[in-house]
Amino acid sequence: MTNGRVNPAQELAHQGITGLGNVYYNFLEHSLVEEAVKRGEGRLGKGGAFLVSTGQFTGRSPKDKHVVRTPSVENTIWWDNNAAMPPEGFDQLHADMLAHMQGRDYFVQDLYAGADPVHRLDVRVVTELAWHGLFIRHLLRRPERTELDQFVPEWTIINCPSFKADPARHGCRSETVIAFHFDKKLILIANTAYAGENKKSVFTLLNYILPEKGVMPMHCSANHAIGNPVDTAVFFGLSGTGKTTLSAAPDRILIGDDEHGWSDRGSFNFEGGCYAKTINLDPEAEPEIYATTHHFSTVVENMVYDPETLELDFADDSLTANTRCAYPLDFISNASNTGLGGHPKNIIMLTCDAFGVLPPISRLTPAQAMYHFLSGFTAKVAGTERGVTEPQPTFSTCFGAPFMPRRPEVYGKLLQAKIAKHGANCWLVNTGWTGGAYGTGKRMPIKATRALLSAALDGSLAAVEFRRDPNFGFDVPVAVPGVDTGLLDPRNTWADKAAYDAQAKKLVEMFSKNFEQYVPFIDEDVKAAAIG
Ligand SMILES: Nc1ncnc2c1ncn2[C@@H]1O[C@H](COP(=O)(O)OP(=O)(O)O)[C@@H](O)[C@H]1O
Ligand SMILES: C=C(OP(=O)(O)O)C(=O)O
Ligand SMILES: [Mn+2]
Repeated sequence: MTNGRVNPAQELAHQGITGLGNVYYNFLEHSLVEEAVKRGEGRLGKGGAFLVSTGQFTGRSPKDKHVVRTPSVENTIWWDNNAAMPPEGFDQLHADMLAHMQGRDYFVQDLYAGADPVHRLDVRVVTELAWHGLFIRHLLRRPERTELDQFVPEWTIINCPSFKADPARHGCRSETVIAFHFDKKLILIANTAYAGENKKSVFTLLNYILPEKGVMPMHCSANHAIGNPVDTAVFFGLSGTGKTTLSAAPDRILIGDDEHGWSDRGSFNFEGGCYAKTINLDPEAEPEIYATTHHFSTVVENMVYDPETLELDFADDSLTANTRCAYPLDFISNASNTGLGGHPKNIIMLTCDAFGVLPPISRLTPAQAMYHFLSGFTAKVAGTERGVTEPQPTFSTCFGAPFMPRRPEVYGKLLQAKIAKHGANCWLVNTGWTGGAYGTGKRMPIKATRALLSAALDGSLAAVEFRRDPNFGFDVPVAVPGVDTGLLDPRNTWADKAAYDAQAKKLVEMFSKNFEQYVPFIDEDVKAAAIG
């Protein structure tokens, strides 16, 4: 049986998917919520938010992500970073999943990935869980109802949490799998209900497709000045570094919180919604995001709540520290309704330095920006990946290694050319620790980070005095109006200066060792910007 709106010529049967139970095509939010509640997938919270827990998997499973090794991608995939799957394994997985799906109900959402019509991808997401349909509908871009009559899905994702893969039979690592087949334009996801896999799969896809079109895909949030999209800023950062929090600045227009492209036409959001962390969410520091947790149809994932009063406990991390809410951009009052921005005028690279060594803000030359982009130094924060329970220093190239199917220098060269062409200002911002490393120091106050970013974006920061950092070679402001001067030089924030110097030296060595892998691929000026 078929429900909902779809072009009959595009029903699943035409993709070889038959024998299912009910199929719900392009249901609107209220119907998806109704189905999800009816099926007992979760329950309604205050304001009609949909409260759900994802079971065993509450973060991504990066080690279970596979790319099918076919001749067409043999020379373009970065195999050291992407686990291969043999084509036969994928075909078996596909057949076994379809057999498993027989007689079960599915939800189909036909959506756009990419706010720029020239570069967008038409994606069909087939989910076993009604709330996954709701999640991805919030996160991607929703076609007009009439556009659905012409919608032709180019890529298809099938997400089946109740299916367990068999490593011997399917050529994967565990029962959990996220498998990409670039020739078949098909992604199969099994044995995980963490909703983030859906959106990050689309991101991975675009990271593969767009560089060939000269478009730089970026793991970044973006915002622009009110009334002036030409004044666009992007904020690169691995999970937990502050992309979502810092892009939702009350004095700017939010373009998007996680994934954007930079083409000859400017910047554009890949998505149409946000996926914010809710752990310790402070209604005063982040009022707009807080409000979405009490809004009809927002997906509230893995938060603990009082079963009687439905009061959410923002401090409770007993299910995971990676508690989340997912909502469409129009739940945020100062969000862009086009998803489009100009050529980034300011590029912020967010790092969550668990060593407490990097300054809260530093100005980078284009060569230094390239050095830090390829290095991608930060910390993995608790919860977003399986097995990470406290901040874990890492070099995640392009500030998003788990999502990069191509070699880092492909992205590096694209970004370098665009920075040079458009003369973007580049900054490195530490949202991690100050006053000592994780364990002794504390997390950088959001207020200070916001004030420094405002000064960078409104141009006032460029006018202050800078010092050259002896360890890293970049320029650091000496004093900034509205910010505690004591914070600006991290060495001052440590009680034990010798300990700071030792930690800084260690970090410089880590950078230098990590960077060796990029030396054969980079220009002389980036080599000159290398530290250590
Ligand atoms: N100085 C800071 N800047 C940004 N975020 C901070 C800061 N200090 C603490 N945080 C917290 O860190 C988390 C950043 O998460 P988020 O913005 O969702 O990151 P991302 O979108 O990059 O994954 C939020 O929970 C935020 O409240
Ligand atoms: C959704 C995720 O990304 P981010 O934390 O960057 O929002 C994730 O890493 O699973
Ligand atoms: Mn985010």
